[in-house]
Amino acid sequence: MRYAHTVERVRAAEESLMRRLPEGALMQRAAAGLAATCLQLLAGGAERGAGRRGRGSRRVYGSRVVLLVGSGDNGGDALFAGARLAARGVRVTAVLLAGERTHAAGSAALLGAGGVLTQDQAAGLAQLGRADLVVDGIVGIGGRGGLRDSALPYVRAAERAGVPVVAVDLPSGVDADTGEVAGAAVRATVTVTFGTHKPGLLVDPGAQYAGVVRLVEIGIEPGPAAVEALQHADVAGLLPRPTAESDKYRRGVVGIAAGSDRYPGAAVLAVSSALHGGAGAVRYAGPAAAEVVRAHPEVLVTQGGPKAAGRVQAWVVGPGLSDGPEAERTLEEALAAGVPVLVDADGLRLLARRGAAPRAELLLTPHAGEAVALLAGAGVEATREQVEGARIGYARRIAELYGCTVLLKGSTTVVAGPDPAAPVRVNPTGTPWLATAGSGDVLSGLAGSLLAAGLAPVDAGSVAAYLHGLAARTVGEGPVTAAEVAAALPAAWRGVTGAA
Ligand SMILES: NC(=O)C1=CN([C@@H]2O[C@H](COP(=O)(O)OP(=O)(O)OC[C@H]3O[C@@H](n4cnc5c(N)ncnc54)[C@H](O)[C@@H]3O)[C@@H](O)[C@H]2O)[C@@H](O)CC1
Ligand SMILES: Nc1ncnc2c1ncn2[C@@H]1O[C@H](COP(=O)(O)OP(=O)(O)O)[C@@H](O)[C@H]1O
Ligand SMILES: [K+]
Repeated sequence: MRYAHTVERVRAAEESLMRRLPEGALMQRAAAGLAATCLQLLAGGAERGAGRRGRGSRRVYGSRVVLLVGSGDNGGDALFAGARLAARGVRVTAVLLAGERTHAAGSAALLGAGGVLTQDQAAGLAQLGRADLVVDGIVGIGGRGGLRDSALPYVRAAERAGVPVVAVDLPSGVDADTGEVAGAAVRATVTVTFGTHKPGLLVDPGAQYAGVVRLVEIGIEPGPAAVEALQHADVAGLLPRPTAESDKYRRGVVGIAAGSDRYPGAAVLAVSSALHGGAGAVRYAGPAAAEVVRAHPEVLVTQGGPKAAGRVQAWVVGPGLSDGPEAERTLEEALAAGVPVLVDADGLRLLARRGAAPRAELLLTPHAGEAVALLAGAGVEATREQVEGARIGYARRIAELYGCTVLLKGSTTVVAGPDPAAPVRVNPTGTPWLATAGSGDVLSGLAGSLLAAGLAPVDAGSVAAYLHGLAARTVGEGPVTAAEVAAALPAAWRGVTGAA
Protein backbone atom coordinates (compact mmCIF):
# COMPACT_ATOMS: atom_id res chain seq x y z
CA MET A 1 0.00 0.00 0.00
CA ARG A 2 1.18 3.53 -0.66
CA TYR A 3 0.14 5.95 2.07
CA ALA A 4 -0.31 9.71 2.16
CA HIS A 5 -0.70 11.83 5.29
CA THR A 6 -2.19 15.23 6.03
CA VAL A 7 -0.02 18.26 6.67
CA GLU A 8 -1.20 18.23 10.28
CA ARG A 9 0.12 14.68 10.81
CA VAL A 10 3.38 15.37 8.98
CA ARG A 11 4.05 18.42 11.11
CA ALA A 12 3.29 16.59 14.37
CA ALA A 13 5.55 13.69 13.37
CA GLU A 14 8.34 16.05 12.34
CA GLU A 15 8.13 17.95 15.62
CA SER A 16 8.26 14.77 17.64
CA LEU A 17 11.31 13.50 15.72
CA MET A 18 13.11 16.85 15.73
CA ARG A 19 13.06 16.88 19.53
CA ARG A 20 15.24 13.77 19.44
CA LEU A 21 17.66 14.89 16.70
CA PRO A 22 20.32 17.60 16.39
CA GLU A 23 19.06 20.87 14.91
CA GLY A 24 18.75 20.83 11.15
CA ALA A 25 19.20 17.06 10.84
CA LEU A 26 15.84 16.50 9.13
CA MET A 27 16.44 19.26 6.64
CA GLN A 28 19.83 17.74 5.80
CA ARG A 29 18.20 14.38 5.15
CA ALA A 30 15.67 16.07 2.87
CA ALA A 31 18.37 18.09 1.09
CA ALA A 32 20.53 15.00 0.53
CA GLY A 33 17.64 13.16 -1.15
CA LEU A 34 16.76 16.20 -3.21
CA ALA A 35 20.35 16.74 -4.37
CA ALA A 36 20.66 13.06 -5.36
CA THR A 37 17.65 13.35 -7.69
CA CYS A 38 18.98 16.59 -9.20
CA LEU A 39 22.38 15.01 -9.87
CA GLN A 40 20.75 12.04 -11.53
CA LEU A 41 18.68 14.28 -13.78
CA LEU A 42 21.69 16.42 -14.67
CA ALA A 43 23.64 13.31 -15.57
CA GLY A 44 20.86 12.34 -17.98
CA GLY A 45 18.97 9.93 -15.72
CA ALA A 46 15.97 7.97 -16.95
CA GLU A 47 13.46 10.52 -15.73
CA ARG A 48 14.93 13.44 -17.62
CA GLY A 49 12.25 15.24 -19.62
CA ALA A 50 12.73 16.06 -23.28
CA GLY A 51 15.25 18.84 -22.78
CA ARG A 52 16.08 21.74 -24.98
CA ARG A 53 19.69 20.63 -24.98
CA GLY A 54 19.40 17.01 -25.99
CA ARG A 55 23.04 16.11 -25.43
CA GLY A 56 22.55 12.46 -24.50
CA SER A 57 24.94 11.60 -21.65
CA ARG A 58 25.61 14.82 -19.75
CA ARG A 59 28.15 16.46 -17.50
CA VAL A 60 27.26 17.45 -13.99
CA TYR A 61 30.33 19.65 -13.54
CA GLY A 62 29.65 23.08 -14.99
CA SER A 63 25.93 22.53 -15.56
CA ARG A 64 23.56 25.28 -14.43
CA VAL A 65 20.86 24.94 -11.81
CA VAL A 66 18.43 27.66 -10.76
CA LEU A 67 16.69 27.42 -7.38
CA LEU A 68 13.39 29.25 -6.92
CA VAL A 69 13.40 29.97 -3.19
CA GLY A 70 10.44 31.09 -1.09
CA SER A 71 10.32 32.25 2.51
CA GLY A 72 9.99 28.97 4.39
CA ASP A 73 11.76 25.69 5.07
CA ASN A 74 10.84 24.47 1.58
CA GLY A 75 13.23 27.13 0.30
CA GLY A 76 15.69 25.98 2.98
CA ASP A 77 15.67 22.46 1.55
CA ALA A 78 16.34 23.88 -1.92
CA LEU A 79 19.25 26.02 -0.66
CA PHE A 80 20.95 23.16 1.22
CA ALA A 81 20.50 20.85 -1.77
CA GLY A 82 21.92 23.65 -3.95
CA ALA A 83 24.98 23.80 -1.66
CA ARG A 84 25.52 20.07 -2.22
CA LEU A 85 25.27 20.54 -5.97
CA ALA A 86 27.63 23.52 -5.91
CA ALA A 87 30.15 21.38 -4.03
CA ARG A 88 30.04 19.01 -7.02
CA GLY A 89 30.89 21.79 -9.44
CA VAL A 90 27.37 22.73 -10.49
CA ARG A 91 26.81 26.47 -11.12
CA VAL A 92 23.93 27.20 -8.77
CA THR A 93 21.93 30.42 -8.69
CA ALA A 94 19.24 30.91 -6.05
CA VAL A 95 16.50 33.35 -7.01
CA LEU A 96 15.12 34.68 -3.72
CA LEU A 97 11.42 35.44 -3.94
CA ALA A 98 11.06 36.53 -0.31
CA GLY A 99 14.12 38.73 0.23
CA GLU A 100 15.09 39.07 3.88
CA ARG A 101 12.78 36.27 4.95
CA THR A 102 14.87 33.63 3.15
CA HIS A 103 16.17 30.67 5.19
CA ALA A 104 19.39 32.16 6.65
CA ALA A 105 21.41 28.99 7.28
CA GLY A 106 20.47 27.66 3.82
CA SER A 107 21.59 30.91 2.16
CA ALA A 108 24.88 30.82 4.06
CA ALA A 109 25.48 27.20 3.07
CA LEU A 110 24.91 27.93 -0.62
CA LEU A 111 27.16 31.00 -0.57
CA GLY A 112 29.82 29.01 1.29
CA ALA A 113 29.76 26.32 -1.40
CA GLY A 114 30.26 28.90 -4.17
CA GLY A 115 26.64 29.44 -5.21
CA VAL A 116 25.07 32.80 -6.08
CA LEU A 117 22.03 34.51 -4.57
CA THR A 118 19.96 37.08 -6.45
CA GLN A 119 16.83 39.07 -5.79
CA ASP A 120 16.93 40.85 -9.12
CA GLN A 121 14.09 39.77 -11.39
CA ALA A 122 15.89 40.44 -14.69
CA ALA A 123 18.96 38.52 -13.50
CA GLY A 124 16.79 35.65 -12.25
CA LEU A 125 14.87 35.40 -15.52
CA ALA A 126 18.11 35.50 -17.51
CA GLN A 127 19.52 32.63 -15.42
CA LEU A 128 16.33 30.63 -15.98
CA GLY A 129 16.81 31.05 -19.74
CA ARG A 130 20.20 29.30 -19.49
CA ALA A 131 19.35 26.68 -16.87
CA ASP A 132 19.81 22.92 -17.26
CA LEU A 133 17.54 22.23 -14.30
CA VAL A 134 15.17 24.24 -12.11
CA VAL A 135 14.36 23.48 -8.46
CA ASP A 136 11.00 24.64 -7.11
CA GLY A 137 11.47 25.57 -3.46
CA ILE A 138 8.87 28.34 -3.50
CA VAL A 139 6.47 26.79 -1.06
CA GLY A 140 5.82 23.34 0.42
CA ILE A 141 3.34 22.08 2.99
CA GLY A 142 3.11 25.61 4.41
CA GLY A 143 1.58 26.91 1.16
CA ARG A 144 -1.87 28.50 1.28
CA GLY A 145 -3.97 29.30 -1.78
CA GLY A 146 -2.50 29.31 -5.27
CA LEU A 147 0.86 30.60 -6.35
CA ARG A 148 1.29 34.29 -5.66
CA ASP A 149 1.58 36.62 -8.64
CA SER A 150 5.17 37.52 -7.77
CA ALA A 151 6.24 33.91 -8.46
CA LEU A 152 4.46 33.63 -11.81
CA PRO A 153 7.07 35.18 -14.12
CA TYR A 154 9.70 32.74 -12.81
CA VAL A 155 7.42 29.73 -13.13
CA ARG A 156 6.52 30.70 -16.68
CA ALA A 157 10.21 31.24 -17.55
CA ALA A 158 11.03 27.78 -16.18
CA GLU A 159 8.30 26.29 -18.40
CA ARG A 160 9.66 28.15 -21.41
CA ALA A 161 13.17 26.85 -20.72
CA GLY A 162 11.89 23.32 -21.36
CA VAL A 163 14.30 21.77 -18.86
CA PRO A 164 13.49 19.37 -16.00
CA VAL A 165 11.83 20.94 -12.99
CA VAL A 166 12.26 19.28 -9.60
CA ALA A 167 9.60 20.19 -7.04
CA VAL A 168 10.68 20.20 -3.41
CA ASP A 169 8.15 18.19 -1.33
CA LEU A 170 5.28 19.17 -3.65
CA PRO A 171 4.77 21.45 -6.65
CA SER A 172 4.19 24.98 -5.42
CA GLY A 173 0.54 25.94 -5.94
CA VAL A 174 -0.82 22.42 -5.25
CA ASP A 175 -2.79 22.00 -2.03
CA ALA A 176 -0.97 19.27 -0.08
CA ASP A 177 -4.08 17.83 1.59
CA THR A 178 -6.56 17.92 -1.27
CA GLY A 179 -4.71 18.17 -4.60
CA GLU A 180 -6.66 21.33 -5.39
CA VAL A 181 -4.98 23.89 -7.63
CA ALA A 182 -6.29 27.42 -7.22
CA GLY A 183 -4.87 29.30 -10.20
CA ALA A 184 -1.35 28.50 -11.36
CA ALA A 185 1.02 25.82 -10.06
CA VAL A 186 4.49 24.57 -10.92
CA ARG A 187 4.57 21.67 -13.40
CA ALA A 188 7.27 19.34 -12.17
CA THR A 189 9.18 16.61 -13.99
CA VAL A 190 9.94 14.96 -10.67
CA THR A 191 8.65 15.72 -7.18
CA VAL A 192 10.93 14.73 -4.31
CA THR A 193 8.66 14.39 -1.30
CA PHE A 194 9.79 13.89 2.28
CA GLY A 195 8.76 11.41 4.96
CA THR A 196 5.47 10.33 3.36
CA HIS A 197 3.38 11.10 0.30
CA LYS A 198 1.02 14.03 0.53
CA PRO A 199 -2.60 13.40 -0.62
CA GLY A 200 -2.31 16.17 -3.22
CA LEU A 201 0.44 14.24 -5.01
CA LEU A 202 -1.79 11.21 -5.57
CA VAL A 203 -5.04 12.82 -6.69
CA ASP A 204 -5.78 15.08 -9.66
CA PRO A 205 -5.50 17.88 -10.41
CA GLY A 206 -2.43 18.00 -8.10
CA ALA A 207 -1.06 14.66 -9.30
CA GLN A 208 -0.91 15.99 -12.86
CA TYR A 209 1.51 18.69 -11.71
CA ALA A 210 3.75 16.36 -9.70
CA GLY A 211 5.31 14.30 -12.49
CA VAL A 212 7.21 11.28 -11.17
CA VAL A 213 7.00 11.24 -7.38
CA ARG A 214 10.02 10.09 -5.37
CA LEU A 215 9.75 9.50 -1.64
CA VAL A 216 12.77 10.29 0.52
CA GLU A 217 12.60 8.66 3.95
CA ILE A 218 13.50 11.07 6.72
CA GLY A 219 12.47 8.84 9.61
CA ILE A 220 9.11 10.35 10.60
CA GLU A 221 6.21 8.17 11.78
CA PRO A 222 3.06 10.09 10.86
CA GLY A 223 0.47 7.57 12.10
CA PRO A 224 -2.86 6.86 10.37
CA ALA A 225 -2.98 7.78 6.68
CA ALA A 226 -5.56 10.07 5.09
CA VAL A 227 -5.21 8.50 1.67
CA GLU A 228 -3.98 5.14 0.46
CA ALA A 229 -3.31 3.66 -2.97
CA LEU A 230 -3.41 -0.08 -3.59
CA GLN A 231 -0.35 -1.74 -5.13
CA HIS A 232 -0.15 -5.09 -6.94
CA ALA A 233 0.44 -7.11 -3.75
CA ASP A 234 -2.57 -5.55 -1.98
CA VAL A 235 -4.84 -6.32 -4.92
CA ALA A 236 -3.51 -9.88 -5.18
CA GLY A 237 -4.32 -10.33 -1.48
CA LEU A 238 -7.90 -9.09 -1.95
CA LEU A 239 -8.85 -10.93 -5.14
CA PRO A 240 -11.10 -13.92 -4.50
CA ARG A 241 -9.62 -17.36 -5.24
CA PRO A 242 -11.71 -20.50 -5.52
CA THR A 243 -10.67 -23.44 -3.33
CA ALA A 244 -11.31 -27.18 -3.55
CA GLU A 245 -14.61 -26.68 -1.67
CA SER A 246 -15.85 -23.95 -4.03
CA ASP A 247 -18.88 -24.30 -6.23
CA LYS A 248 -20.46 -21.61 -8.38
CA TYR A 249 -22.91 -20.53 -5.63
CA ARG A 250 -20.29 -20.36 -2.89
CA ARG A 251 -18.09 -18.23 -5.16
CA GLY A 252 -20.98 -15.75 -5.27
CA VAL A 253 -23.69 -14.96 -7.80
CA VAL A 254 -23.95 -11.40 -9.09
CA GLY A 255 -27.16 -9.95 -10.47
CA ILE A 256 -27.07 -7.32 -13.20
CA ALA A 257 -30.13 -5.08 -13.62
CA ALA A 258 -29.05 -2.87 -16.49
CA GLY A 259 -29.93 -1.92 -20.05
CA SER A 260 -33.21 -0.97 -21.64
CA ASP A 261 -34.79 -1.21 -25.08
CA ARG A 262 -32.92 1.98 -25.86
CA TYR A 263 -29.55 0.95 -24.34
CA PRO A 264 -29.15 -2.83 -24.54
CA GLY A 265 -25.36 -2.48 -24.96
CA ALA A 266 -24.85 -1.31 -21.37
CA ALA A 267 -26.29 -4.63 -20.16
CA VAL A 268 -24.01 -6.67 -22.42
CA LEU A 269 -20.91 -4.73 -21.29
CA ALA A 270 -21.71 -4.90 -17.56
CA VAL A 271 -22.40 -8.63 -17.87
CA SER A 272 -19.19 -9.27 -19.81
CA SER A 273 -17.04 -7.75 -17.08
CA ALA A 274 -19.09 -9.36 -14.29
CA LEU A 275 -18.22 -12.72 -15.87
CA HIS A 276 -14.54 -11.84 -15.38
CA GLY A 277 -14.94 -10.49 -11.85
CA GLY A 278 -14.55 -13.55 -9.65
CA ALA A 279 -18.21 -14.42 -8.95
CA GLY A 280 -19.24 -18.00 -9.80
CA ALA A 281 -22.30 -17.05 -11.86
CA VAL A 282 -24.05 -14.03 -13.35
CA ARG A 283 -27.80 -13.46 -13.46
CA TYR A 284 -29.31 -10.80 -15.68
CA ALA A 285 -32.70 -9.17 -15.12
CA GLY A 286 -34.17 -6.77 -17.67
CA PRO A 287 -35.32 -6.03 -21.19
CA ALA A 288 -31.96 -6.84 -22.86
CA ALA A 289 -32.13 -10.52 -21.88
CA ALA A 290 -32.05 -11.71 -25.49
CA GLU A 291 -29.00 -9.61 -26.38
CA VAL A 292 -27.22 -10.68 -23.20
CA VAL A 293 -27.73 -14.39 -23.73
CA ARG A 294 -26.73 -14.12 -27.37
CA ALA A 295 -23.42 -12.50 -26.37
CA HIS A 296 -22.90 -14.59 -23.22
CA PRO A 297 -24.68 -17.97 -23.22
CA GLU A 298 -23.41 -18.75 -19.68
CA VAL A 299 -25.67 -16.05 -18.12
CA LEU A 300 -29.01 -16.90 -16.43
CA VAL A 301 -31.51 -14.35 -17.73
CA THR A 302 -35.01 -13.10 -17.01
CA GLN A 303 -37.04 -10.40 -18.80
CA GLY A 304 -38.49 -9.35 -15.43
CA GLY A 305 -36.99 -7.31 -12.60
CA PRO A 306 -34.55 -8.30 -9.84
CA LYS A 307 -37.38 -9.89 -7.84
CA ALA A 308 -37.95 -12.42 -10.62
CA ALA A 309 -34.26 -13.27 -11.01
CA GLY A 310 -33.64 -15.61 -8.10
CA ARG A 311 -31.07 -15.38 -5.32
CA VAL A 312 -27.87 -13.36 -5.77
CA GLN A 313 -25.18 -12.15 -3.36
CA ALA A 314 -24.97 -8.64 -4.86
CA TRP A 315 -26.88 -6.50 -7.36
CA VAL A 316 -25.54 -4.06 -9.93
CA VAL A 317 -28.30 -1.67 -10.92
CA GLY A 318 -28.32 1.28 -13.26
CA PRO A 319 -26.17 1.18 -16.41
CA GLY A 320 -28.38 2.05 -19.40
CA LEU A 321 -31.51 1.63 -17.28
CA SER A 322 -33.32 4.79 -18.52
CA ASP A 323 -35.52 6.60 -16.07
CA GLY A 324 -39.18 5.58 -16.42
CA PRO A 325 -41.39 3.88 -13.83
CA GLU A 326 -39.98 0.48 -14.79
CA ALA A 327 -36.45 1.69 -14.01
CA GLU A 328 -37.69 2.99 -10.65
CA ARG A 329 -39.24 -0.38 -9.86
CA THR A 330 -36.00 -2.14 -10.82
CA LEU A 331 -34.00 0.04 -8.45
CA GLU A 332 -36.45 -0.50 -5.59
CA GLU A 333 -36.43 -4.28 -6.09
CA ALA A 334 -32.63 -4.41 -6.07
CA LEU A 335 -32.48 -2.23 -2.94
CA ALA A 336 -35.02 -4.46 -1.21
CA ALA A 337 -33.13 -7.69 -1.94
CA GLY A 338 -31.17 -7.56 1.32
CA VAL A 339 -27.75 -7.91 -0.36
CA PRO A 340 -25.03 -5.34 -1.20
CA VAL A 341 -26.04 -3.15 -4.16
CA LEU A 342 -23.87 -1.24 -6.58
CA VAL A 343 -25.75 1.72 -8.09
CA ASP A 344 -24.39 3.32 -11.25
CA ALA A 345 -25.41 5.68 -14.06
CA ASP A 346 -29.23 6.09 -14.44
CA GLY A 347 -29.64 4.29 -11.12
CA LEU A 348 -27.77 7.14 -9.42
CA ARG A 349 -30.08 9.79 -10.85
CA LEU A 350 -33.08 7.77 -9.68
CA LEU A 351 -31.48 7.41 -6.25
CA ALA A 352 -30.82 11.16 -6.08
CA ARG A 353 -34.48 11.82 -6.95
CA ARG A 354 -35.58 9.32 -4.34
CA GLY A 355 -33.95 11.52 -1.66
CA ALA A 356 -33.96 9.29 1.41
CA ALA A 357 -31.05 6.89 1.72
CA PRO A 358 -32.08 3.25 1.52
CA ARG A 359 -30.98 0.74 4.14
CA ALA A 360 -29.10 -1.59 1.82
CA GLU A 361 -25.30 -1.82 1.87
CA LEU A 362 -24.48 0.46 -1.04
CA LEU A 363 -21.62 1.20 -3.40
CA LEU A 364 -22.34 4.25 -5.56
CA THR A 365 -20.16 4.80 -8.65
CA PRO A 366 -20.81 8.32 -9.98
CA HIS A 367 -18.77 10.33 -12.43
CA ALA A 368 -18.58 14.04 -11.63
CA GLY A 369 -21.94 14.83 -13.31
CA GLU A 370 -23.74 12.11 -11.39
CA ALA A 371 -21.99 13.24 -8.22
CA VAL A 372 -23.53 16.69 -8.75
CA ALA A 373 -26.97 15.05 -9.01
CA LEU A 374 -26.41 13.02 -5.83
CA LEU A 375 -25.30 16.13 -3.96
CA ALA A 376 -28.32 18.06 -5.23
CA GLY A 377 -30.56 15.18 -4.12
CA ALA A 378 -29.24 15.71 -0.61
CA GLY A 379 -29.64 19.50 -0.82
CA VAL A 380 -25.97 20.38 -1.55
CA GLU A 381 -25.18 22.61 -4.52
CA ALA A 382 -21.96 22.01 -6.43
CA THR A 383 -20.74 22.21 -10.00
CA ARG A 384 -18.98 19.54 -11.98
CA GLU A 385 -15.79 21.63 -11.97
CA GLN A 386 -15.90 21.92 -8.18
CA VAL A 387 -16.26 18.14 -7.84
CA GLU A 388 -13.40 17.50 -10.27
CA GLY A 389 -11.19 20.02 -8.48
CA ALA A 390 -11.69 18.57 -4.98
CA ARG A 391 -12.36 14.87 -5.50
CA ILE A 392 -11.45 13.61 -2.05
CA GLY A 393 -13.68 16.08 -0.25
CA TYR A 394 -16.69 15.50 -2.49
CA ALA A 395 -16.38 11.69 -2.44
CA ARG A 396 -16.30 11.86 1.37
CA ARG A 397 -19.24 14.25 1.40
CA ILE A 398 -21.47 11.99 -0.70
CA ALA A 399 -20.44 8.96 1.37
CA GLU A 400 -21.46 10.85 4.48
CA LEU A 401 -24.75 12.15 3.04
CA TYR A 402 -25.84 8.74 1.77
CA GLY A 403 -24.21 6.69 4.56
CA CYS A 404 -22.45 4.38 2.11
CA THR A 405 -19.37 3.83 -0.03
CA VAL A 406 -18.75 6.12 -2.99
CA LEU A 407 -16.45 5.50 -5.95
CA LEU A 408 -16.02 8.82 -7.74
CA LYS A 409 -14.84 8.14 -11.30
CA GLY A 410 -12.69 10.36 -13.47
CA SER A 411 -9.08 11.29 -14.04
CA THR A 412 -8.24 10.01 -10.55
CA THR A 413 -10.79 7.56 -9.24
CA VAL A 414 -11.39 7.99 -5.50
CA VAL A 415 -13.19 5.53 -3.19
CA ALA A 416 -14.54 6.80 0.15
CA GLY A 417 -16.32 4.65 2.72
CA PRO A 418 -18.94 5.83 5.21
CA ASP A 419 -16.42 6.01 8.11
CA PRO A 420 -14.93 9.53 7.98
CA ALA A 421 -11.91 8.37 10.01
CA ALA A 422 -10.91 5.70 7.47
CA PRO A 423 -8.51 6.60 4.67
CA VAL A 424 -9.80 7.33 1.18
CA ARG A 425 -8.44 5.06 -1.56
CA VAL A 426 -7.13 6.62 -4.76
CA ASN A 427 -6.52 4.51 -7.85
CA PRO A 428 -2.99 4.61 -9.26
CA THR A 429 -3.63 2.66 -12.51
CA GLY A 430 -6.02 4.96 -14.39
CA THR A 431 -5.39 6.10 -17.93
CA PRO A 432 -7.28 8.78 -19.88
CA TRP A 433 -7.88 6.20 -22.64
CA LEU A 434 -10.57 4.84 -20.32
CA ALA A 435 -12.66 7.91 -21.05
CA THR A 436 -14.62 5.99 -23.68
CA ALA A 437 -18.31 5.16 -23.94
CA GLY A 438 -19.30 2.09 -21.95
CA SER A 439 -16.14 1.84 -19.89
CA GLY A 440 -18.12 2.79 -16.77
CA ASP A 441 -20.49 -0.14 -17.43
CA VAL A 442 -17.46 -2.45 -17.48
CA LEU A 443 -16.28 -1.03 -14.16
CA SER A 444 -19.63 -1.54 -12.46
CA GLY A 445 -20.04 -5.15 -13.65
CA LEU A 446 -16.57 -5.94 -12.38
CA ALA A 447 -17.04 -4.23 -9.00
CA GLY A 448 -20.45 -5.91 -8.57
CA SER A 449 -18.90 -9.31 -9.22
CA LEU A 450 -16.27 -8.64 -6.54
CA LEU A 451 -19.03 -7.56 -4.13
CA ALA A 452 -20.84 -10.85 -4.79
CA ALA A 453 -17.60 -12.75 -4.18
CA GLY A 454 -17.59 -11.24 -0.69
CA LEU A 455 -15.35 -8.17 -0.87
CA ALA A 456 -16.35 -5.19 1.27
CA PRO A 457 -17.62 -2.23 -0.81
CA VAL A 458 -14.41 -0.17 -0.41
CA ASP A 459 -12.31 -3.16 -1.48
CA ALA A 460 -14.63 -4.15 -4.31
CA GLY A 461 -14.63 -0.60 -5.69
CA SER A 462 -10.91 0.05 -5.38
CA VAL A 463 -9.84 -3.39 -6.65
CA ALA A 464 -12.20 -3.00 -9.62
CA ALA A 465 -10.80 0.44 -10.46
CA TYR A 466 -7.27 -0.96 -10.22
CA LEU A 467 -7.93 -3.90 -12.58
CA HIS A 468 -9.99 -1.71 -14.92
CA GLY A 469 -7.04 0.68 -15.33
CA LEU A 470 -4.56 -2.17 -15.75
CA ALA A 471 -6.80 -3.86 -18.32
CA ALA A 472 -6.90 -0.68 -20.42
CA ARG A 473 -3.10 -0.48 -20.23
CA THR A 474 -2.82 -4.16 -21.11
CA VAL A 475 -4.63 -3.50 -24.39
CA GLY A 476 -1.83 -1.06 -25.15
CA GLU A 477 -1.13 2.66 -25.33
CA GLY A 478 -3.80 4.07 -27.65
CA PRO A 479 -7.56 4.02 -28.13
CA VAL A 480 -9.44 1.15 -26.46
CA THR A 481 -13.09 0.18 -26.58
CA ALA A 482 -15.05 -0.78 -23.48
CA ALA A 483 -15.44 -4.32 -24.85
CA GLU A 484 -11.66 -4.60 -25.23
CA VAL A 485 -11.18 -3.47 -21.63
CA ALA A 486 -13.59 -6.17 -20.46
CA ALA A 487 -11.81 -8.78 -22.57
CA ALA A 488 -8.43 -7.76 -21.10
CA LEU A 489 -9.58 -8.20 -17.48
CA PRO A 490 -8.33 -11.80 -17.17
CA ALA A 491 -4.86 -10.75 -18.37
CA ALA A 492 -4.84 -7.87 -15.87
CA TRP A 493 -5.95 -10.25 -13.10
CA ARG A 494 -3.17 -12.71 -13.97
CA GLY A 495 -0.66 -9.87 -14.16
CA VAL A 496 -1.50 -8.95 -10.58
CA THR A 497 -1.65 -12.42 -9.06
CA GLY A 498 1.37 -13.61 -11.04
CA ALA A 499 3.51 -10.70 -9.89
CA ALA A 500 2.59 -11.02 -6.21
N1 LIG B 1 9.59 20.80 9.39
C1 LIG B 1 10.60 19.96 9.12
O1 LIG B 1 11.25 19.39 9.96
C2 LIG B 1 10.95 19.66 7.75
C3 LIG B 1 10.42 20.45 6.76
N2 LIG B 1 10.80 20.29 5.52
C4 LIG B 1 10.42 21.26 4.51
O2 LIG B 1 9.74 22.33 5.06
C5 LIG B 1 8.56 22.59 4.32
C6 LIG B 1 7.57 23.30 5.19
O3 LIG B 1 8.20 24.50 5.59
P1 LIG B 1 7.40 25.75 6.16
O4 LIG B 1 6.54 25.33 7.26
O5 LIG B 1 8.40 26.77 6.45
O6 LIG B 1 6.46 26.17 4.99
P2 LIG B 1 6.76 26.47 3.45
O7 LIG B 1 8.20 26.59 3.17
O8 LIG B 1 5.98 25.48 2.69
O9 LIG B 1 6.07 27.87 3.21
C7 LIG B 1 5.79 28.76 4.24
C8 LIG B 1 6.07 30.15 3.80
O10 LIG B 1 5.55 30.42 2.53
C9 LIG B 1 4.67 31.53 2.57
N3 LIG B 1 3.55 31.21 1.71
C10 LIG B 1 2.41 30.56 2.05
N4 LIG B 1 1.62 30.41 0.97
C11 LIG B 1 2.29 30.94 -0.07
C12 LIG B 1 1.99 31.08 -1.44
N5 LIG B 1 0.84 30.62 -1.94
N6 LIG B 1 2.89 31.67 -2.24
C13 LIG B 1 4.05 32.15 -1.74
N7 LIG B 1 4.37 32.05 -0.43
C14 LIG B 1 3.52 31.46 0.40
C15 LIG B 1 4.30 31.75 3.99
O11 LIG B 1 4.18 33.12 4.23
C16 LIG B 1 5.46 31.14 4.76
O12 LIG B 1 6.42 32.09 5.04
C17 LIG B 1 8.16 21.24 3.82
O13 LIG B 1 7.31 21.31 2.71
C18 LIG B 1 9.50 20.64 3.49
O14 LIG B 1 9.92 21.08 2.21
C19 LIG B 1 11.88 19.37 5.20
O15 LIG B 1 13.07 20.08 5.39
C20 LIG B 1 11.87 18.16 6.07
C21 LIG B 1 11.89 18.55 7.49
N1 LIG C 1 -9.40 11.56 -17.82
C1 LIG C 1 -9.53 10.32 -17.35
N2 LIG C 1 -8.46 9.64 -16.89
C2 LIG C 1 -8.58 8.37 -16.42
N3 LIG C 1 -9.76 7.70 -16.38
C3 LIG C 1 -10.85 8.32 -16.81
C4 LIG C 1 -10.81 9.66 -17.31
N4 LIG C 1 -12.06 10.01 -17.66
C5 LIG C 1 -12.85 8.94 -17.39
N5 LIG C 1 -12.13 7.92 -16.88
C6 LIG C 1 -12.62 6.60 -16.47
O1 LIG C 1 -13.39 6.04 -17.51
C7 LIG C 1 -14.58 5.43 -17.01
C8 LIG C 1 -15.78 6.16 -17.62
O2 LIG C 1 -16.94 5.85 -16.96
P1 LIG C 1 -18.30 6.63 -17.23
O3 LIG C 1 -18.07 8.08 -17.10
O4 LIG C 1 -19.33 6.00 -16.39
O5 LIG C 1 -18.56 6.32 -18.77
P2 LIG C 1 -19.74 5.52 -19.48
O6 LIG C 1 -21.00 6.01 -18.87
O7 LIG C 1 -19.63 5.88 -20.93
O8 LIG C 1 -19.50 4.07 -19.25
C9 LIG C 1 -14.46 5.52 -15.49
O9 LIG C 1 -13.85 4.36 -15.00
C10 LIG C 1 -13.55 6.72 -15.29
O10 LIG C 1 -12.84 6.67 -14.07
K1 LIG D 1 7.81 23.27 -3.71
